[in-house]
Amino acid sequence: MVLDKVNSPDDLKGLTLEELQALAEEIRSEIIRVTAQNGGHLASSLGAVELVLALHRVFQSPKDRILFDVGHQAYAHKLITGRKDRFHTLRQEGGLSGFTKVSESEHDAITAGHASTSLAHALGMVLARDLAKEDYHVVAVIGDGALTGGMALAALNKIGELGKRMLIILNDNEMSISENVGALNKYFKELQIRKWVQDAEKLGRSILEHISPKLFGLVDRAKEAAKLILHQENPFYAWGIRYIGPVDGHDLKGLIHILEHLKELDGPTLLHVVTRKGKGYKVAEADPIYWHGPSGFDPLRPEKVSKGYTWSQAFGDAVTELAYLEPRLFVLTPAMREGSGLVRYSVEHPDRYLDVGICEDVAVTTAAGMALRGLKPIVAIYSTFLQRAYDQVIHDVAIEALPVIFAIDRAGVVGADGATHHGVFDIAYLRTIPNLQIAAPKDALELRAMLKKALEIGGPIAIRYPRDNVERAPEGAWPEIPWGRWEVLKEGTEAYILAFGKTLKYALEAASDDPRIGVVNARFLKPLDREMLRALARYRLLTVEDHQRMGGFGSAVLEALNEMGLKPQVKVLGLPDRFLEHGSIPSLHRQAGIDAEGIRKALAEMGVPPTYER
Ligand SMILES: CC(=O)c1sc(CCOP(=O)(O)OP(=O)(O)O)c(C)[n+]1Cc1cnc(C)nc1N
Ligand SMILES: [Mg+2]
Repeated sequence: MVLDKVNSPDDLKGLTLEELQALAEEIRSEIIRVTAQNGGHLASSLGAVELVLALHRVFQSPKDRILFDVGHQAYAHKLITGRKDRFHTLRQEGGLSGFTKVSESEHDAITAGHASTSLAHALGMVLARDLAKEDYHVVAVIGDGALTGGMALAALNKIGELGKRMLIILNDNEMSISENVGALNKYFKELQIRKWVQDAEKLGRSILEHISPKLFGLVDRAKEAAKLILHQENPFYAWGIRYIGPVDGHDLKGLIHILEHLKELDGPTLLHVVTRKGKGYKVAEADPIYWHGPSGFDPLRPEKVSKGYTWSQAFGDAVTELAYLEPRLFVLTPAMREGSGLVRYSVEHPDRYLDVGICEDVAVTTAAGMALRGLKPIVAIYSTFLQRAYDQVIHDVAIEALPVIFAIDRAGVVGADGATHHGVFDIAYLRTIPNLQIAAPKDALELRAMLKKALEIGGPIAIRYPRDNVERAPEGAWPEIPWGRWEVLKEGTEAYILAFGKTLKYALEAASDDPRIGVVNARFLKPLDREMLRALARYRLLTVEDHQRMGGFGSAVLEALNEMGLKPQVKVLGLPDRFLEHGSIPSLHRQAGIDAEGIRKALAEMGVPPTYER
């Protein structure tokens, strides 16, 4: 196997083109094999294999810095940068991260996971390089989806103005997770179609065979002039960035050729590379949406597996039905249609659905604009990605207490995607915002009740629910919910566990049939149910949450008790003050001590040991 000979990117330099092509196929097989076992970002990584090999052939990592935006398409990069022997541990506890990670390898230029960060990172690196008068290349690989993010577009603006030497590779497969959106995306399609651009490209490249880099600049300038004359308003030119492309992102020879020349050029250059998401694996090419992130499959007979009915689907079903009852309802997603359970909704209510692209800030403020003009927008968004729109929640929604609902999915630990994706800060970052209410339903029925009530009462409301399966609620069921009131699920004589969302299951398991332990569904996190809290203050209280301990629900309970002048014994269980890595959700919960075992242990420490220890 050629891969046996590759232990670092330097080993690519000595390979023939045929060996590189064989290596690409070996890498594809390895990516399929391991993703089939562990799950992961299959289609994105398959589509980037030739690009990764060409980059590492032409540039000298780690001296040259190669950045991967989102970092989910970098499995080939991991395999050829000394991690092939650990690749089978991908996304597993203690194993390789599913994204690039600075602490994992000197070849990983950035720690990624959230989109659109690579260009600002690259800008910072070239400024540092030039200030230190060092000499190395900075190359940022960014997908067409990630380029819809405001951070990326704003960084382009600055990059073009400063004119520092860097190479941007636009990896255009016309896909985000769903089909990509936006005017730039339409324009890229046009560019790809405009045959004459490719013919000109072929002509340009055939000349490249013989000319020196200097002349390449001439050809490049001639092309630029031609485009300007033909009024080819290429936005990158407006941004002051040299645009080259589109070129075939699976043509190893062509890629190596053009990268060899581009690395000689000064100033910022963007190479537009066209790739096929899922390349080399028929099912993934045919359906890059499902095979963007499969959770595991039989590599020989790849079939879609159902993950069971999820909270995301429960949300999608509820809003799809609600939209028939409330004509002002409008749902927005920042490029997460499938992940947020909105496929059905987008089909049944296309005129009241909007995918803004990977720009959570735009999603929130667009919703604010809608609310100001009489609509009732719901922003469907992962907890971790809502972090990108914190100011927009405060500045554009909460100050005027606009009727925007935040349906916060993946609230809590999410598992194999790890630290960049756990949704474990939202209670802390939201509960300090005046006018904003926060709720957490215990099941799909309560989710429906909360959504319907939230639409009726208006005002900014966040409803958070975990990455998990949930029992389906009956269609058309809209139970009443006493807004702001907690629910006693089990009476106790000595202690009460205050829990919500996922930890409610653990609390009920820990309390089991012990008459001393009560359990409360603390489903309203802001405002808290102070009346019930006051009534429970004569018991020992244990709060438990799938969220950072600091600043979360437990902190809110302590603050409320303090304000009410009540001093019961209180213990707060939550996630520790460190980033939880990737791993299985139950294992991460066990490590954090918020599962049933951890609750029993905490109760014992509070003087209420399990009965068998009496
Ligand atoms: C992994 C993950 O969370 C991905 S991968 C992805 C699509 C990226 O499309 P791109 O065209 O850049 O790459 P491609 O897959 O090669 O086509 C999204 C939206 N997400 C979720 C997401 C949402 N929002 C933000 C800020 N970051 C991320 N990572
Ligand atoms: Mg893409």
